[in-house]
Order: sequence, then C-alpha cells, then structure tokens
Amino acid sequence: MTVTKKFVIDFDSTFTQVEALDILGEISLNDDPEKERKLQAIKDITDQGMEGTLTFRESLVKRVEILNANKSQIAELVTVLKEKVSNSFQRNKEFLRENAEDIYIISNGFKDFVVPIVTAYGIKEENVFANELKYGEDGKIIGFNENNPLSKNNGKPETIKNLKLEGDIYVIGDGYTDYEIKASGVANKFYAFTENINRPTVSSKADHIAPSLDEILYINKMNKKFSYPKSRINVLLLENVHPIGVELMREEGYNVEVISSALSEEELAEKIKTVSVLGIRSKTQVTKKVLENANRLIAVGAFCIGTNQIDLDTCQEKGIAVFNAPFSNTRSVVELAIGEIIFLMRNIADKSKLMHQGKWNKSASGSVEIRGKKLGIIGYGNIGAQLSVLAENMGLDVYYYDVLEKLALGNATKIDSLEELLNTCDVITLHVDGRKENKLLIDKKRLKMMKKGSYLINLSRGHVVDVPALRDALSSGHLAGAAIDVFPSEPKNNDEPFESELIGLPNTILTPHIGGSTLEAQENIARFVPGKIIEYINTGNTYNSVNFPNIQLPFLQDAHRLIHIHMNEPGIMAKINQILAEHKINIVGQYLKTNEKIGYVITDIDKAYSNKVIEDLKSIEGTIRFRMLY
Ligand SMILES: NC(=O)C1=CN([C@@H]2O[C@H](COP(=O)(O)OP(=O)(O)OC[C@H]3O[C@@H](n4cnc5c(N)ncnc54)[C@H](O)[C@@H]3O)[C@@H](O)[C@H]2O)C=CC1
Ligand SMILES: O=C(O)C(=O)COP(=O)(O)O
Repeated sequence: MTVTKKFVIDFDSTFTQVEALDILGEISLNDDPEKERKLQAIKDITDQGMEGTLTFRESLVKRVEILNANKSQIAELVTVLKEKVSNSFQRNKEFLRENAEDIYIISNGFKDFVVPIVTAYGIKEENVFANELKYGEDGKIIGFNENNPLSKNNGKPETIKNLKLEGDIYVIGDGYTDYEIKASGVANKFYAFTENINRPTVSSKADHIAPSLDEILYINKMNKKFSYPKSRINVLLLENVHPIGVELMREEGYNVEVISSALSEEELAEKIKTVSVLGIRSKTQVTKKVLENANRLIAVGAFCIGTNQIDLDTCQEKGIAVFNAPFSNTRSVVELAIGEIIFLMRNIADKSKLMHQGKWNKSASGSVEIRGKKLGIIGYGNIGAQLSVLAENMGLDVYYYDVLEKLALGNATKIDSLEELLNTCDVITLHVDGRKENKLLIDKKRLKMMKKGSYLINLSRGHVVDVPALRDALSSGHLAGAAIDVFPSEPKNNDEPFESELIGLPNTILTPHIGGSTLEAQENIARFVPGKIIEYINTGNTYNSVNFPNIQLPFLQDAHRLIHIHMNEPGIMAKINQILAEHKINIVGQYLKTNEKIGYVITDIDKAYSNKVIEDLKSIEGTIRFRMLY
C-alpha cells in the first residue's frame, strides 16, 4: 500500500517571494510622513516575535495597529502578491492543481490575502489555514479573530495536529515556526525552502534544504513539468559576466556560481566536473582536456562573439550545445575602430603621453585628416561591414577583403587579393574571426607589403598578427602607428600584469581587449546568451547555436518531448521510430536536422510512456545524449 504524502506549505517568503505585511505597509503607509519609521517598527516587531522577546499574539496586535490598513488596501496587496508568487511555484502549477487534495497552506498571515493567491493555483480554500481580519463598517481593519490558534504562539503545530491528517506529512517553509511543526512531532519531514530567503538557524534544523519546489518534487519522484530540478543545474559564470546575466540564470532557478576571473585549463578541468552550464568570455579556453571531465555539461555560453576559445568539435561529440552573442557588441567594436583611425592619424597616443609629462608639442607634423584616406578592412563580416558604412560616412574611401563572397555596402570596393589590399590602403583594420588558420595572417612578409607610413588596427584576435614582426615594423618606421586591442597572451584578470613587445613603441595605442567592453554591449550580451541557453534547456530549441544543427521548435503542448542527439550515421531515425512503434507510442510531431557530425532529433509523443521506451532509446548505438522534457 502506498502512503499518501501531504504537503503543508508556508505562505510568506515560501509560496510568495515576499512577506505580505511588509508589502501591505508600503501600501497603507504610502502617504504617512512617518512611513519609514513605521515600516522599520513593523520589521523590528516581527524580529522580536521571531526571537521570542515578544509573544506572537502581541507582535500581531502591534503590527496590525501600525499598519492601519483597510479592505481596499488588502485588494491592492492581492494584486501585488499575484506578481510575486515564487518562481518554482509558478513553474509547478500543474503539480499543485493535480495534488490539491493533499496540499495545505499554513500561515500566520491572513486568509484575506492568502486565499485569493493560492486558490488561483488550484489549492482548495478549505485547505488554507491562516488568520482572519476583522473590519469596521468603514472597511478599516479593527482586529482579527483571536480564537484562531494561528494568532497565538505555537499556532502552526496545533493547527496541523487538529487536522488529524493521515499519511506522511511534509512541511515546506522558510521560518522557524515551520520547523516547529516537525519538531512537535506532527510532521515527518521539514524542508527548509531557500528560494527566497535562507535563514541559517532554520536550514540547520531541516531534513533537507530545498532551493526550489522542483527539488522537493524531484526527491519525492513527483516532478511533472521538468525532468530535472533547475536548482540542481549548476551554472558556472566566469570572466565578469554582467550581473544581469547572473540574475537571469538565478531567476530561472539554477544554482549559479560566479567567478570574476578566467580559469586556467587545470582549474577549469577540475571545476567543470559538476557544471551543467558554463558561461565564459573570450579568455577561457574550453579545451579537449577540460571537456574530458565535462560529463554533466549541457551547454556553453560564450558571452561574446568569438568562439575560437572553445573546442567546438569536441563539444559536438559530447552533445554540448554552444551559444554566443553574435551581434551584441558589434557596434562597440566599430565605434572604437573609428576613434582609433582618427587617433592614429593625429598621433594622439604620443601627444597625450607628452602632455602627462608636462611637455607641450603643438605641431601639425605627421597629422592628417581621415577624409579621403583609404581604409582596408580584412574580414567583411558583421563588424567589418558595419565599420564600412560608418567609415564611408566619415569620408574614408573603403576597400575590403574577405575569404567569402560578400556584398559591398555603399561605395566600398571589394579587393580580391589580400596583398593588393595591403599595398593599396593607408590604414588596415583586422576583423577576421579567430579560427586556427588565421594564426599569423599578418606576418613579417605581409607587414612589409603594407604601404610605408600606413597604420594597422587589430580588434580581432591576438594570434592573427605576428607581434615581434609588428614591433620591428613600428620601430623601423615602416608603419606610422598601430592600435592593438587583442594579444596572443592576455592576463586572466585585472590583477595579473600585462606583458608585450609592443610596450613603449611610438604612436602605438594599446587597449586591454575592450573592443566589446561597453555597458550597452555587456548588458545586451547578458540578456541574449542566458535567453538562448534557458530556451535550449526548456524546449530543445537550438536556433542560433554555433555548433548544433539549428532547429526552431514549436511550444510543447500536452506532450512529452524526447531529445535525441546522436552521431550522424545512417539509420538512427529509423531505429528511434521502430522503438516508438514497438511500444505503440503515438508521435505528435517530429523534427530532424543534421550537420556533418551529429544528428538532432526531437520527437513529441503522447503523454503515456514507459520507462522501458526511454531505456531502449538511450541504448541505440551512436546515441550521444538523450533528454526528456515533461
Ligand atoms: N576586440 C574585441 O573586444 C572584440 C573582438 N571580436 C572579434 O572580431 C571577430 C569578428 O567578428 P564578426 O564580424 O562579428 O564576425 P563574422 O563572423 O561576422 O565576420 C568575420 C569575417 O571574417 C572573414 N574571414 C575569416 N578569415 C578570413 C581571412 N583569413 N581573410 C579574410 N576574411 C576572413 C569571414 O569570412 C567573415 O566574413 C570575432 O570573431 C572576434 O574574434 C569581436 C567582438 C569584440
Ligand atoms: O566578443 C568577442 O569576441 C570579444 O573578443 C570580446 O571579448 P570579451 O567578452 O570582452 O572577453
């Protein structure tokens, strides 16, 4: 015989993210000149109640008195609370509805606002236990039902005891009074709910710390909506990802760790073992050695454009999807390039340095306008093409070279050979991607091909330019200047020193890889990349992935979604369908896309399935990874 499980759930800071009486204070004391003092007093009284220096009844009487609220303000409170239901409760609405018989809400707050919030999630009104307000004729709150045990000390255990519930009783809450239900012997387990607040004194008493409702459902094998609790998805964000990215990942319910620096290969190889989602920028090398240990890794987010730092092939072989932000910092790089063209042609770096030494050197010698000069863009991708348009508008004569056939924008001139571009232009700017083949693309020979007195800008990747050869070209005066933002070896963080052969050279602007480092770009990136990863985890959508076949999927409706990633070998699709047919499973929708290496099959099936089907699908030869969405 299976024992029924009854869930007793706290309201404030558990079902909702907030303490309702704090919010009520914000509303009812809005026009009160002493609002701040009174709100603080309410908080202090709450604390005194929790510490036991004030009885619970006294604390309730005092708080209701200070709040001085009325019925219409309770209605306002309900509107606010509706938006503040805890994320994991919102996600698991289906569970709450389907198990309504066995779910109880217990609160030292008031039914007047608890009931409308929880019943919207399918919870039965008769299963809500909370205090009850009393109103005067004018709608003013004049007190509460003092006979309700929840208005007194020890009210929660007493209320649960009186219910004489059968089966196992599990209490979910963030407060000491929730723990007391278990301590009094009327409940079997206490889950400290830490999604909104983590009180160590409470967590230390818990049978289990639950960062979300998903976790509790997972442990009890009752998870409906998600195959895996989000709180068990460990996200590691490196290299100072913008706080919005961190917040979005946390809001989704993931367990997020943030490190401001990049990690070395050894450090990352160790750390990656427990990581499900890795977020990096341009510095962290995600190598084969790192990936050998990455057995839980589902996705990598490059919070930048370039993905040359990631071993994309190995990621593919291990079924790890990689996403980047292909457009979010394009404009920032372009603006810096424009500024640098002007600064180089006016020798600003040296002039500014002299001024800082107290030297005034007013002269036009070696300074020219950019108007009418020839700009040579190598790599006419998103950045190169946008630079082309802006530069032309500033009067530059634009030429470009790309290994792919690219449409000329505006009056730009396409040049078919790199050599011709190099010896035609007054300033050369590099915007190629960081693929291995581009190592030393601009070497000694090609630097020589550049016009005497011309300038070089590198905002692409450090390894694209032969740095010692560039040093020679600058110190010999063959080049009149350079602006370099990226280096073959860059410090891991702001505490490490910067070393380069280029330090101290004339008219040489050196910047610490900041082409994409603007507030706008970083914020845009931090919104874009988590969005892609969350969508991939929740729906299987790979649209915009750098290394996975791109599929944009419809929303999952009343079906389970099977996600099968396999080596691109003949016959796998047939095997999947044969297994589904053998188990008489009805396919609602199916989507397949392959690339040279892997196949990505999504199958939406009717709700009924057996664990055997899952086993069979997982054991198809060539399977890299299998995942199921509920
Ligand atoms: N300094 C910084 O902070 C930043 C640097 N970047 C770098 O800029 C690169 C370019 O970015 P996007 O324009 O968005 O990339 P993209 O992929 O749109 O454009 C790259 C272009 O270079 C071309 N290309 C590659 N190798 C070439 C070669 N050897 N010769 C000629 N053309 C070649 C490609 O065909 C492509 O058209 C990124 O991959 C990244 O490495 C990007 C953002 C910020
Ligand atoms: O977007 C890119 O590829 C960049 O090079 C910018 O890198 P970052 O995020 O500043 O380390």
